[in-house]
Amino acid sequence: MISVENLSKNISGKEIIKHVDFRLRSNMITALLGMNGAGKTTTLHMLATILKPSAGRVVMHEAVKDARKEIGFLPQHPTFHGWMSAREYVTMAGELGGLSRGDANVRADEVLMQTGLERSAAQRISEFSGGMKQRLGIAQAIIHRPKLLLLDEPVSSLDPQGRKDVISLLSELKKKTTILYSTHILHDAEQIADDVLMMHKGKIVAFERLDELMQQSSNRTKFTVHAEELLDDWGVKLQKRYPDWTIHVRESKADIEGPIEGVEMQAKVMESLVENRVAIRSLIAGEGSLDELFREVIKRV
Ligand SMILES: Nc1ncnc2c1ncn2[C@@H]1O[C@H](COP(=O)(O)OP(=O)(O)OP(=O)(O)O)[C@@H](O)[C@H]1O
Repeated sequence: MISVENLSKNISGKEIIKHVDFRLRSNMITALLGMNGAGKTTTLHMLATILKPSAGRVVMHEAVKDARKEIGFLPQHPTFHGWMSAREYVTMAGELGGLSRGDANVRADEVLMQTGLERSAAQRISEFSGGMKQRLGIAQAIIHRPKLLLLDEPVSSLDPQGRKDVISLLSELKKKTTILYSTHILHDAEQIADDVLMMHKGKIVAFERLDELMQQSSNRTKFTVHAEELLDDWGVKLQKRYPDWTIHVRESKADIEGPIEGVEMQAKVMESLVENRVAIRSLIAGEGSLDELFREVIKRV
């Protein structure tokens, strides 16, 4: 439904987005993952037509008169008119998105219900909590029934229940909408995303179907040890002899990871740890998480 072709963005002489290519599958949810500063917001802004690409293009495959009316966008930090009520605000957003006044009024009640704000419809936005504002931001993004929904960190300021509500709302919306959303909360992405797009330093470093990506993670073995117990050159020697294995130190722990196949190899790593008097704190074989996979991909680039 939407293709992004060779998209680049330069700001103040710096290449922020570097030749990005991807395609969003219709009625699917794509999670856009990346560390702070990876380029997620800049990419979403170009898709939302807020920012002009320096090179490349975004192609909508269906003939649309005004792309902006087909797109719903939730910014990372939405701003609201605090003196307006929630209903007034979303109705205004609906009219800006091309709805008639009558349709916008009807839709306003529907989207306030969908986002769990029906009881606060008449309340001033200035009295809303952060979580309520986030829901209102989603309501304004979907009121005009967009074909493409772009959400920049829609769950980051929500409590666990709020996150759950938004996740189930997105699953409902995808029946009629193609969704691209950025997030740092990989556990949620693992629950609902169909496709995963990973960005790092302005480039796409992975773009895959989630189920295929998770298949790769089920082929891993991971030993976790206390980092201070590892001798300085142990990791260097291991990686020299077995390049498929990696060591990731995170604070006081170290994860030693490699492919699951090859029982012999697992035994050798284990033997070597025991010989060096390193206690194994945990061993996971055969199941990983998106979080681990993400770290793995970032480490490789
Ligand atoms: N207007 C700007 N002027 C200069 N640099 C910018 C501008 N906008 C973005 N950048 C830089 O571009 C890079 C990508 O920023 P972007 O906001 O797209 O990242 P992000 O992945 O959304 O990060 P976060 O997760 O922190 O929101 C960063 O290094 C940022 O400092």
